[in-house]
Amino acid sequence: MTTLPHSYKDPLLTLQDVSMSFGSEVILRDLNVQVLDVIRPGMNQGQVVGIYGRSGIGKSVLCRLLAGLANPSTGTVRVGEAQQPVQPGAVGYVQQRYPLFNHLTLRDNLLLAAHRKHAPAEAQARTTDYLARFGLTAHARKYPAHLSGGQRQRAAIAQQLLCSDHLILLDEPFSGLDVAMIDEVKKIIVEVTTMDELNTVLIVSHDIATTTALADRLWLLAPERDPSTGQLLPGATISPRHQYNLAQLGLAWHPDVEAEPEFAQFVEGIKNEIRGS
Ligand SMILES: Nc1ncnc2c1ncn2[C@@H]1O[C@H](COP(=O)(O)OP(=O)(O)OP(=O)(O)O)[C@@H](O)[C@H]1O
Repeated sequence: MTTLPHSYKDPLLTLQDVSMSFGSEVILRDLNVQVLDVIRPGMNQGQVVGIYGRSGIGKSVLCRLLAGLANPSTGTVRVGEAQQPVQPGAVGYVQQRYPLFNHLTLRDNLLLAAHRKHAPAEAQARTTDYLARFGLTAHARKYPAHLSGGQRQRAAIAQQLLCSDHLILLDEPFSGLDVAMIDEVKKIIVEVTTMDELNTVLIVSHDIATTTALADRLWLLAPERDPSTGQLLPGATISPRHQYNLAQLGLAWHPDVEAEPEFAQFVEGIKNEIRGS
């Protein structure tokens, strides 16, 4: 498929020598990965990173490090244009059950998030703006229990964008959704990444095809062997061969990429890597 014109600017997320152990158990080892601000001529293009790995490999542990909710045993996670060490709240973390406060209306849920980062008048204005951008204005007075799954997902993403700095981490955003809802969530992700070129969405998912179709970059978390002894090293890492640049491979930003044979072939290759890891 065609590689669409693009270039890269400053780093927006950097993991440098990140390792994580619990007691003597190494979970993550020597993670060195980076997301750069991608530039597409004439477009506001944010970044989408798919993060894969088999069950129990350490994806949730990695999410907590990326969100600043835990400190790595070694190394640093730096975020934003200023590349500051991540603090809790800098990365919006949308966990699987779209946590919204049930006793607050949708508008008040968003307002609460906006107040964490903005002065009251600004928080009000941003909340109104985000309700409109996310197609939620008509539902602003409803309580979360009265929203559909898709509306709650939209609300949770809007909420996290209102109080974080452009980085959003979605943990299994497609699990348990029907096909129509999956399309809806895909649409939201595309909207978020074209709202602002600094917006970066990290998607942790077992749904390889759906996530790959949205992403311009993939990271596969897997164990590695010591090159000299062939022995399996403790913990999982994201080796250079498991850092895929879909933009360079010509697989990024094509709306109908899932229908292409090259895409199906690529996804099968990723699945085989996961099976063999
Ligand atoms: N606080 C902790 N203390 C000790 N071990 C932990 C802790 N948190 C996670 N682990 C261990 O880290 C490993 C990775 O767990 P994690 O939940 O990150 O896997 P995962 O890749 O998200 O799995 P899944 O896809 O099944 O959700 C597991 O062996 C788990 O037991």
